[in-house]
Amino acid sequence: MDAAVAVRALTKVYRVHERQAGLAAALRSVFRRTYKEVRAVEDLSFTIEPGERVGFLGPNGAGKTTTLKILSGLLHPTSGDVTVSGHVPRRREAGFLRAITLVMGQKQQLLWDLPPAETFDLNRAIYGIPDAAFAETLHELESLLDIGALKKKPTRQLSLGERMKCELAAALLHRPGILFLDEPTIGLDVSMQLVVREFIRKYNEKRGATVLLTSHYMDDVASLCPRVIVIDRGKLRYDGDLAKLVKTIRPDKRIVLVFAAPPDRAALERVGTIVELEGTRAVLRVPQADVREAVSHLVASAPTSDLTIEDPPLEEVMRDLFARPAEEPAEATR
Ligand SMILES: Nc1ncnc2c1ncn2[C@@H]1O[C@H](COP(=O)(O)OP(=O)(O)OP(=O)(O)O)[C@@H](O)[C@H]1O
Repeated sequence: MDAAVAVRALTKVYRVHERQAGLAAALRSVFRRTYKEVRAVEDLSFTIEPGERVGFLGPNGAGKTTTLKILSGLLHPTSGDVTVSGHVPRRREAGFLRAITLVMGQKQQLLWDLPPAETFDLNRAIYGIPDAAFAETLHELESLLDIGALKKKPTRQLSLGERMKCELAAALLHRPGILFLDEPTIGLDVSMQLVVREFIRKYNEKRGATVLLTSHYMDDVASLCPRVIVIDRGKLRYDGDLAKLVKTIRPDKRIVLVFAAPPDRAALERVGTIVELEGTRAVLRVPQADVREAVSHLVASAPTSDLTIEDPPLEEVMRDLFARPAEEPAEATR
């Protein structure tokens, strides 16, 4: 079977007109423009198999959106080979367009002054979706996303979360097998983030769809993506198991405790590094190998009403990874 996404030695260079300050420079630039090159993606290679859910991570300006736009056929690569479901995206063939969808949290496809239902109808016409299939998919998306009542209101009257749910429905009516999701939960409150996240998981499980997702909310990635591809300044930093990355970069765990009475700070410091201590609640950082011993020590030393062991927050893992020199790979790069 074809890989869902295959990227080989992808490079994208933007050519940007350099503006200089001052009137004289502005006049000069009318006659002789100067350009500079921005290497947004450089020699990037990865493969994604059908049905995978992959997180695409990197700091601002790393090249994530550029890569997703190339995968969707909106931008042409400067060099390298890209295939998506066996198609070359830049050709924008009908079979390719039916196979994919691109959802950008910062952009919208819904028509602003009309209800989402009108955009749904428009998409039915664009993709030539037969009536019965359209009715069935719409019914399914409406119940999964709970948008039955919303779709008749003008889009401009919808809240951000409501609009995002309708954006997703519009993007999935043609039942694409490959989803490129660029910040699909941006700006949503926590409960709406959860709704969208769960929806993506269900769609993936039900349809066996492939998902490549960028998000600044690390909880989205941690809960949805067993695998992550991490890029920095256009180059691959890590490709592999998320759990392995966390373990390599931050080989410690957090023990979250609620004591029956406020604990003694010095006693806690003897067990691990205090990350947080407020009233009866404490969070300690402990090397992975010492967790068992630390827990038995803590439980024996004072009565506790709750105890959980967590991985360090993914935000911290990423911060630590990017603080390393770029030449130092975090292994597991496939
Ligand atoms: N149309 C463009 N013309 C020139 N430079 C661009 C263009 N689009 C993006 N860039 C530059 O390319 C680099 C990568 O941008 P890109 O939007 O792909 O990053 P990103 O990883 O999606 O960032 P973010 O997390 O901030 O959305 C940045 O340096 C950006 O300034």
